Formats: sequence, structure tokens, C-alpha cells
Amino acid sequence: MSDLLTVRDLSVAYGSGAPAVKRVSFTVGEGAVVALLGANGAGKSSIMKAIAGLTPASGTVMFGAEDLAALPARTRVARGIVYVPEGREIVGDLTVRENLILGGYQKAAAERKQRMAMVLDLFPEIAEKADRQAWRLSGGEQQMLAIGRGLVANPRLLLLDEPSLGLAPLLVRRVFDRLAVIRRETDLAIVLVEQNLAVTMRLCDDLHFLRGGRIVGQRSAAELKDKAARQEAIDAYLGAAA
Ligand SMILES: Nc1ncnc2c1ncn2[C@@H]1O[C@H](COP(=O)(O)OP(=O)(O)OP(=O)(O)O)[C@@H](O)[C@H]1O
Repeated sequence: MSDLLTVRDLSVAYGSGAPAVKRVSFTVGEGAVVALLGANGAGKSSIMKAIAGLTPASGTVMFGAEDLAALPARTRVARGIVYVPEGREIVGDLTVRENLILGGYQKAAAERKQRMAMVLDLFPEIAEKADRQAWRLSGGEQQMLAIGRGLVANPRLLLLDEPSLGLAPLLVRRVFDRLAVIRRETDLAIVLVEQNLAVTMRLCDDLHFLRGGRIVGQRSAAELKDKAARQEAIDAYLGAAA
């Protein structure tokens, strides 16, 4: 599997304080799912925003053979790097369908229509409510809409920021079941930010543990199938966060 994303020595600083992200390096293969796990404030969202071009950063981010340094966020979207932010940020006053149209704003009408049909097929829960205002959806459905809106842009790399945030366990399971379908049926690569080790393990190939802006450990999902190894990772890296 060749590398789709290569992050090398990535640092993010806000103002003059200590950097929020300190020389983080990792790779994501074509079609791979890589998770960044860590407690609140560990720097997970800052890494995602830096890859998406939404916050200034130092270090190198390569997408295939291309250095992204000079590319603004909208060009990164056109290349296939799509960020689904924490908190979903769907437009509540617009309908489900209108939110999906926003996701495909850079696409020609025919491709956008085809991608929207694919998304509605993938998420029957929101297809039934396509003409309903987004604020009327449940939390889980809103998360599906946020992911669906990202998929309309036809990404090669989806940056998914805490899809389980604020959802009841049943809805978390539904959202992750959908992600598992995407994983099975497409060659989309995903960087997934999570605090929840249990749901993350079902979807990912590799997990990186973050603390204080640094990657402090790395495990494959296969390694964490072993209960003792999982407990060790929780104790060493996540503490109460898991
Ligand atoms: N726009 C900003 N301006 C100043 N400081 C920021 C900004 N965004 C994040 N930070 C700080 O950077 C650090 C890392 O934040 P970040 O949101 O990347 O962490 P996180 O791991 O995603 O946390 P959470 O799980 O709570 O979302 C925190 O100390 C945070 O307060």
C-alpha cells in the first residue's frame, strides 16, 4: 500500500504560547484508516485543521507526491482532502438536501447529483428526511449528514473529527456501522480523531496516541485485539479518557 498522506514534523502554535502540536509525524496509506486518540486539548483537531489548510503550521504535509504547503484550503478540497469538523457544523436552517449541495460546491452539477444520490443511498436514515430542515434531525442523523456532506465532495482522504462527540451509545454505533460500510465499499482513506478507543478499534488499521501535542505511542488495531494489550494502551496513553 503506497502512502497517500505523509505528515512530517508538523507543529502548530497559536500566538506566542507553547505549541499545541509538536513535531508530529505519521503516514496514511491509500484506503487506510488511521486514528488519532487523546484527551481534550491533546492537539488532535489542530492536526486535522493543519492538514486541511485551516490553520497555519510548520513541517511538511505531502498528499501523494505533492507538498501541500502552498495550497489554500479550497485547493486541498479540490485535491480530495475533506474535513468533517467536530460539532458537525451543518446549517440547521437549510434542508438535508441543501446541506449536501453545499458539500459539492466545487463539483459540476452532474457529478454533484450523482454523489448526492450515492450519499442518500448510503444513509437511508437521512434520505427519508431529505427535505427536512437539518436542525430537526437527531444528533446521530446530523452526524451522518455532516459525513455525507463531506462525501459529496468525492474525497480521497476524509478527516473526521470526533464523530462520536455528544452522541448516545446507540447512535455512535449506527454512525460507526455506516463508516464500516464506507470502509468496505470504497477506497477512501480516513484520519479519524476520537477519544473513544472501543469504537475506534473496530474501524482503524493504526492508532496513534497523543498527549500534550506529541504522539506518545502507536499500535495497530490487530495488536489491540488482545485484552491485556488494550488495557496497557489505555493505562499508558489514555487514562480516564478511554
Ligand atoms: N484557535 C485557537 N487559539 C488558541 N488556542 C487554541 C486554538 N485552538 C486550539 N487551541 C489550543 O490548542 C490546544 C490543542 O487544542 P485542540 O483543539 O487541537 O485539541 P484536541 O485534542 O482536538 O481537543 P478536544 O478533544 O477537546 O477537541 C489546546 O490547548 C487548545 O486550547
